Amino acid sequence: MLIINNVTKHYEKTEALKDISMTIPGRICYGLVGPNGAGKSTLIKMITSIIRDYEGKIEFNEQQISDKTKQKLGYVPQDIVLEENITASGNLYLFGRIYGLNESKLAERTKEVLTLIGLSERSKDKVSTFSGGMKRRLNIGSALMHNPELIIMDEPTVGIDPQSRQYIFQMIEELKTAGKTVIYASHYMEEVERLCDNVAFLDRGKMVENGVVSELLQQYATPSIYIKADRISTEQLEAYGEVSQEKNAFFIYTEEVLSAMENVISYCRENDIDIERLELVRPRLEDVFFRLTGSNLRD
Ligand SMILES: Nc1ncnc2c1ncn2[C@@H]1O[C@H](COP(=O)(O)OP(=O)(O)OP(=O)(O)O)[C@@H](O)[C@H]1O
Repeated sequence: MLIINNVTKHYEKTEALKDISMTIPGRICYGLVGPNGAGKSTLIKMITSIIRDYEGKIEFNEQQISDKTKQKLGYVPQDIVLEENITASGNLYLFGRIYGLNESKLAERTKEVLTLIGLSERSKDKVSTFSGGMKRRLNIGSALMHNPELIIMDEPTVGIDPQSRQYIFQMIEELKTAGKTVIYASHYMEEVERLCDNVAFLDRGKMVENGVVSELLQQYATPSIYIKADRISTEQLEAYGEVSQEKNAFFIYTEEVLSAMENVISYCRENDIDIERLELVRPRLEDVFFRLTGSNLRD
């Protein structure tokens, strides 16, 4: 378990994080979400002891974060850090040595990690011949060589192909099944919704909200009905919920989506209105963030 307690960090005059507290239980994927400059990377660098001067306390498994706890953490930085002119295996060996693995352990872990990241068949190829997605996977693999308990990934899917993205998702599922904890910082709300059990929303250095994803969805996001029809207006739909218009379609927000849907269908039938499209819209994490901050993540 990772406990972050009243953490504050200044870069000279910039307050990058203000009084952040959160508890990250073991064996889950924990999302760290926020717009540019929210403080995600700063927090990750504090957890990984890259940044050491801050106020507050961070503990991993009841031990203050230090060089000793560092061995139990794997950090995948936002920027890819690999040696381009050596092979995939060579890179894994290199990182394994940095973590102090002996020769037999190096060979064993390299084989396991190559399988996990789906690069066994390219193990003898130089990294310079790899696609961006393959480099990302190898970058993650190099943080796993010492078999850490907690893996921290900072925006691991930026600029990669869909196949590599799927591999990374699958890898995270496998890490969780193996009892590991993953902290996943991302701008991509749909990824966090799919992968993470819990999430913390950061905005301008402050904790906006944190909790279990499904509970936050229930608490903050209202389900809605999407309707596209001929000759229909906001005024006609307002009897069924809060209405917002998007081009020539409407969203009706209501807790009673099913009965509202029935009523809308009856109304349209009675008034000879042709419905082109009508569907239930599941609440999204994006909506929760909007509700809490009044802005979209990608503004
Ligand atoms: N080394 C630094 N010196 C001065 N200010 C910094 C430094 N690193 C970050 N900051 C500032 O601290 C704040 C938080 O930055 P941080 O990189 O942690 O945010 P982030 O959420 O990771 O953003 P991004 O998604 O863009 O990486 C920002 O205002 C940023 O400009």
